Amino acid sequence: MHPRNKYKDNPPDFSVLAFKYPSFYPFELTYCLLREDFNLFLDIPLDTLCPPIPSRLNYIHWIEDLISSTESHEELGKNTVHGIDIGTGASCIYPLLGCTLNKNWVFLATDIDKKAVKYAKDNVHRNNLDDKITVRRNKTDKKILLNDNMIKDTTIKFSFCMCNPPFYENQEQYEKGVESKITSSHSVCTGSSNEMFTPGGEFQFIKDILEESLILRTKIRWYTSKIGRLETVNKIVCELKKSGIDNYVVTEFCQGLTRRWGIGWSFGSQRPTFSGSQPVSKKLRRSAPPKSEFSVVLPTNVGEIFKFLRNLFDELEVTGQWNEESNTFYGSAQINTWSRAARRAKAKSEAQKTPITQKVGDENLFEFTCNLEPEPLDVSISNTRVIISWTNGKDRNIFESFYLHIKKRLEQEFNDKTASL
Ligand SMILES: C[S@@+](CC[C@H](N)C(=O)[O-])C[C@H]1O[C@@H](n2cnc3c(N)ncnc32)[C@H](O)[C@@H]1O
Repeated sequence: MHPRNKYKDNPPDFSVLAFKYPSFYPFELTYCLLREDFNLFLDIPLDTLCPPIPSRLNYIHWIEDLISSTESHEELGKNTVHGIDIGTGASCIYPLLGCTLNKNWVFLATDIDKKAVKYAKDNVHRNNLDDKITVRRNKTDKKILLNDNMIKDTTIKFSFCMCNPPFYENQEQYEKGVESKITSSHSVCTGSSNEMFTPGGEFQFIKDILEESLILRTKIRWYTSKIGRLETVNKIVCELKKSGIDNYVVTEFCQGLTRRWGIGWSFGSQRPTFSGSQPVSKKLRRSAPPKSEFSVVLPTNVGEIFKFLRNLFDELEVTGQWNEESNTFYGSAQINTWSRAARRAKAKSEAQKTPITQKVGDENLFEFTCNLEPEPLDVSISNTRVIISWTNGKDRNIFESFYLHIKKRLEQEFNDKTASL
């Protein structure tokens, strides 16, 4: 479970809740938790999906991490964050939780189902969130984000879209899932048919979002979806690669015995480095995004490395700032000064006393952070882990060549007992 999920080490005390709320039924657990812990009041028809709150929180917290990990320093926490919830359902649960937990979030929530839209609007109104959440009916099931151009034509830049799609193609696929434990008995879904089934199942639904994202591109910074079936994760990652998208994240949501997955992709250049951007499970190794964070451990203390890197960054004409409290350098490179060709050109220009060609335009090649952490591998020796993370940029090769150069120089300087990961 997500570390900030309030139910992680503190599962709900059902006996207390049952005493406090005498009308306590399994279906009403959701109502009680929302009321007790979020001051949210919900009313949903009995024949629709009743959202389990801990699982819904996992997805919301993951989105929070994704957004904060890819926001620039200056942006962080300052601006309104615009999100879209595709298929919000009668509960409108993601927008309600998202806006309650994050005061700067606003949502556009959509659904194709008339009844769901009516209930969702009432739930927003009941909780006085009309100024934060707009519920719109998507009148066509042929389009998801491109319906009546409500997203394409607005000037708003959305930070993310999220979606808990209908998982299954039909009843037969659902029953097969239950039998083969793809759907565990702990997570049996009791939704209405439009909540559970969609032509082509969740794979087709997410693939459709992907196709529309190829038109909308940076209009939405992160396109994300929850995934209910493990096999869909690999299939969607293949589709992303086919579309030339290399900036994506894959995660696993665990809640009790139920496992779900999350996927997100972006056309922006911000690279996420938080722990939830890479799946832990071996089963998902094939789907893991390329790494944006690299580290090397050196047998010396933080102070020595700090001094060395300060000079090295100057030498490489990398600009940035050290935060000395956290031992982190926030840097950017405008020109490649570390490749062999660049070093040869520099040596030549110095010999001939002619200026070397400078960069064209103001764009950074990439941005990165470099963090120094004491590493207590062996108490008798000071070890330091140097973690270099790619935070912004389009060209992975150029960042990786920079990291390899820094690593080589650190190893040359501090030598021998280095172990790298
Ligand atoms: C599994 S339910 C999710 C409900 C809610 N978000 C939750 O997590 O509890 C999927 C929802 O997607 C809606 N839906 C299906 N196709 C859609 C489309 N093309 N555009 C918008 N919503 C759609 C369904 O009506 C249903 O309410």
